[in-house]
Amino acid sequence: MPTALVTGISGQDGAYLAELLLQRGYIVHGLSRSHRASLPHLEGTSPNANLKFHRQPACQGAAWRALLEETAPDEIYHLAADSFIPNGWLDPAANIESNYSLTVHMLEAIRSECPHSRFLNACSREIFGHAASPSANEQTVMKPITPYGINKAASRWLVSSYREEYGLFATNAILFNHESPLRPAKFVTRKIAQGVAKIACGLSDYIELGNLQARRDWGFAGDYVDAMWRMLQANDPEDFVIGTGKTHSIAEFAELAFDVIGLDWEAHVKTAPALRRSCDAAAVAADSSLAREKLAWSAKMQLPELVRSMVMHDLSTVEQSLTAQHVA
Ligand SMILES: C[C@H]1O[C@H](OP(=O)(O)OP(=O)(O)OC[C@H]2O[C@@H](n3cnc4c(=O)[nH]c(N)nc43)[C@H](O)[C@@H]2O)[C@@H](O)[C@@H](O)C1=O
Repeated sequence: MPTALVTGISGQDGAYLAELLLQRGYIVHGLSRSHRASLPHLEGTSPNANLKFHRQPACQGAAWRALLEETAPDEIYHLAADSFIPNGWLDPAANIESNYSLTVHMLEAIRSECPHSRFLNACSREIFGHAASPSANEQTVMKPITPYGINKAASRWLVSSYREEYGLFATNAILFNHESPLRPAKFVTRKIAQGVAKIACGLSDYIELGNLQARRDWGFAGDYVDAMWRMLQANDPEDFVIGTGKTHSIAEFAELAFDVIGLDWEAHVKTAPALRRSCDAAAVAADSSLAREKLAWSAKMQLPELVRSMVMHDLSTVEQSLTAQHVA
């Protein structure tokens, strides 16, 4: 059975990736900073003997080497990150640790313990920052504008330099925004979905947002972890841009979400200057031609379906909690 090691297992992407790998017959070693990691959408199903949780080491080479020696992974998916972009400004030094230094420690440990393992680094569209062109591919010049983007850009170069220097099978998935009902509510898509559900159930009247004109290329997280898996099955290690190729504004997302419950979004959305970012990445769509050509990958779920699935999930959660309160 192939063995995979996944950092950040308890995040959105970790949950979808673990599910995909278990379905494909892998033994999965999932790493998380918390003692008791769990996969929210697998809760309630019978425990899977092929899924093993470990405490994720901090930036310590010896701990990473011991973990790799113990688990002997064929494939390593490095998803762990502090992925909420404003956090990078609150504590830039901690952001270097979680979004860059951890990658250095992992690469060094791989080099010494398992140089034949295949490694994927979850990189981000934030490396393009103020990119001059409306779409970005693997050749687009990086112009990061946030501590998070700068750390992701540095880790991208680090991974590709280890590939060149040491011949590692080391790759970067340059991921555009990807969402799902498992997305934490601090991100705008889930914030809107949860807000819509509360409004539909009479628990709230409006949602407060920042810049409604900001545009993002949003896809479904489940499709993106499939791209990651395909990257590590390829003949050669390469970087790939992963996205849908279309951008939409926050206002358009909100409109789609309110359409699900048949309300006018403009009557229920307020803007708050404090939620606007002074450094907000430009509207850039993914050009995933290389992934289409070499991995036979393209995003399957379209935005209206994604928005609907998120709103319906949150509606059912809010309704269930109201019913539980009523019964109690
Ligand atoms: C690819 C990239 O994707 C994600 O980063 P993000 O794009 O910053 O995601 P977000 O959902 O926080 O913001 C999206 C846009 O929405 C605008 N916006 C308006 N009003 C609110 C608002 O109220 N909250 C938030 N969070 N954003 C708002 C905000 O200004 C921005 O323009 C991470 O996974 C990151 O790790 C990553 O790699």
